[in-house]
Amino acid sequence: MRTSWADSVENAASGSSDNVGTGGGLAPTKPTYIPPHLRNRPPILESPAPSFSGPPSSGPPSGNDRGGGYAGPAGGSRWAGGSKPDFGRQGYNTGGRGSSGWGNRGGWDRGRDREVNPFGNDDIDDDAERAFSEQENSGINFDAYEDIPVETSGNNVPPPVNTFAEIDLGDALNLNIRRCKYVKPTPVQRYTIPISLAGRDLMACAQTGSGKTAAFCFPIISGIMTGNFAQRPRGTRTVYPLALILSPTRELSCQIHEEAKKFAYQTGVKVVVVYGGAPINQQLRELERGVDILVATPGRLVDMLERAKVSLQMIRYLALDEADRMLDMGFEPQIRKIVEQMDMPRRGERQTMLFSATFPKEIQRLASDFLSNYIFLTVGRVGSSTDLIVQRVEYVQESDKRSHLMDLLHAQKANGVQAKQALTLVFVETKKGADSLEHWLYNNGFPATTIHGDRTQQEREQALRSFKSGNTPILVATDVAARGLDIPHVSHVVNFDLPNDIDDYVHRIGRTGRAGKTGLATAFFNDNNTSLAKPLADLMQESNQDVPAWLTRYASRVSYGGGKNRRSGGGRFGGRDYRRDNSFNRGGGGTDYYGGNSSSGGYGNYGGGYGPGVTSAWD
Ligand SMILES: Nc1ncnc2c1ncn2[C@@H]1O[C@H](COP(=O)(O)OP(=O)(O)OP(=O)(O)O)[C@@H](O)[C@H]1O
Repeated sequence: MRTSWADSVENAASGSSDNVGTGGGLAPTKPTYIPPHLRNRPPILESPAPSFSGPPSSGPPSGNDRGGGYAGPAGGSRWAGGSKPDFGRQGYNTGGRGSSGWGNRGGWDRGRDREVNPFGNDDIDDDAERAFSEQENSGINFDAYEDIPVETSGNNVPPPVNTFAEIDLGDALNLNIRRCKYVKPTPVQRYTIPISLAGRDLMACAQTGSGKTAAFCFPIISGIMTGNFAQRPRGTRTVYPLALILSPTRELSCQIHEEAKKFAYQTGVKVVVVYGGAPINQQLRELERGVDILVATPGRLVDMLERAKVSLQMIRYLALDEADRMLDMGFEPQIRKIVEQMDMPRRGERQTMLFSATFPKEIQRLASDFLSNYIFLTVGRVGSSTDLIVQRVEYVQESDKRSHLMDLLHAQKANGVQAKQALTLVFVETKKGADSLEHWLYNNGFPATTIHGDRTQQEREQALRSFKSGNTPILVATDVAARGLDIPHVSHVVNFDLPNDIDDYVHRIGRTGRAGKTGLATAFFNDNNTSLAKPLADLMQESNQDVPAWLTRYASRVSYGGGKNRRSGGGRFGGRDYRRDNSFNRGGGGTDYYGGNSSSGGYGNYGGGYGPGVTSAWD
């Protein structure tokens, strides 16, 4: 069934001429506009749409975080750790099942430290969080992943598990898994955890929102709990973490840190985060109190390495989250410096795990420099990252975008019941564009905030908190928010400006439809996006979406080999082990499938120029 506005044009015009609109005979003309949510479809929003604090005519709402309406504390306090005493804890010295104990993790008098209970903090977001979780009825719908196809390649791939109980992760970690209310492992966890516990290197490609963070955290924490590591040097101000987790943005690093702290609670494993834009001295002080797992953004880590505040010589585990992003040209030099040019043990002497929802072949090629005899894992059918997400694409001229967005927001509001929990994430191309759209939304009665690279870290964190709490239920963002952020209750992602790269589109829409939930993604397409027409139409088709006929026409007519769509023709969820390409000399890579549904033919060829496409919005 066709649902988009542009499709209704197509229907109206069917049988007549293609010569409508301004798109060189492709773009539709505009009929009476019916907002998508009011069309003949059952409501697909899982949470109700937002109710705003005042009608558009009643003047600016108080929810805008720049307007003083947001009463939360300065961002950062949450992530710096609180001081609430935890009377129920057993204390650090009892954590962990390994015999190595704290004495083996030099430099930190853990007896002096109090571990804040990450499951019961009194952070200001608690009320909002509680309000949200009370709305949850039955927890997470992992049945949505039941039939997910999985493919592995590499030598001697360990078999997957079906339950957490089948793996010996240790009592303390198992207790935390229960505290997190994880009843069973997600598909990526079922495969990844045994592979990692077997000490194998891994390149894992799994759909957005499918639990990759836990997939790399559990084996690392468990490994540190049980491992016998050489004594770390004492009496020096340099710290020697055992594990390093790198991610491309500050917010994602903070999020991983928060998650890892929960998993590591009372295990005796200490997790610390360092990232740019926040005072380095505070982070150094935190490091000096001891660190086993260091979560970091590359820039801040390089700074600390150069100042000899951190040494990587004891690293046993290296995880790169959003690994394809970390190895594209924006980050690759820093990553190479960290991994290859400092004092980190070489591949084969450490365990390396790379994770993403997208893995272009040329990035796989680069990544293989860091890996030794690795297993490649793809979880999910091609395009399946988006099965849980209803995707719509609307033809919208540049000049109509704002009013079109307004229509969507009004329709969402009209359909909402207890709307506060429905959050809308709007992606735009530029930082300036983000500010300007936020301002316009604010003036039109929609509480919005922004996140982009020109805002201070404090503002970024505050914006995120304000959005998460529902205080400002619209977040206007650049690509800095495209990857990894796990924000519950994002029910609508709007690509106000489409990205140039289909993989970026996959990550952006993946901010909704997470952990088995459903979501909605709407894209505004016009003649500026012609290079995306083919990969977008292919992606939508592969994930069983309604592809507007006009988009199919664009896709068939537009030559998209050039332009900025660097992975043209290959935009898909996931990827295929590049070692299996005919053109690649396998060197013993071999194949070894578990329940493999190879979905052949669907995989894209990511070859071709990996030209400049890095937006300045990133860290
Ligand atoms: N086994 C599990 N049971 C229930 N919930 C889980 C489980 N594993 C992870 N989750 C939840 O699923 C959500 C998504 O997880 P996560 O953020 O790790 O996804 P991701 O695969 O890293 O996504 P992205 O590709 O966008 O970075 C989180 O809220 C997490 O707490």
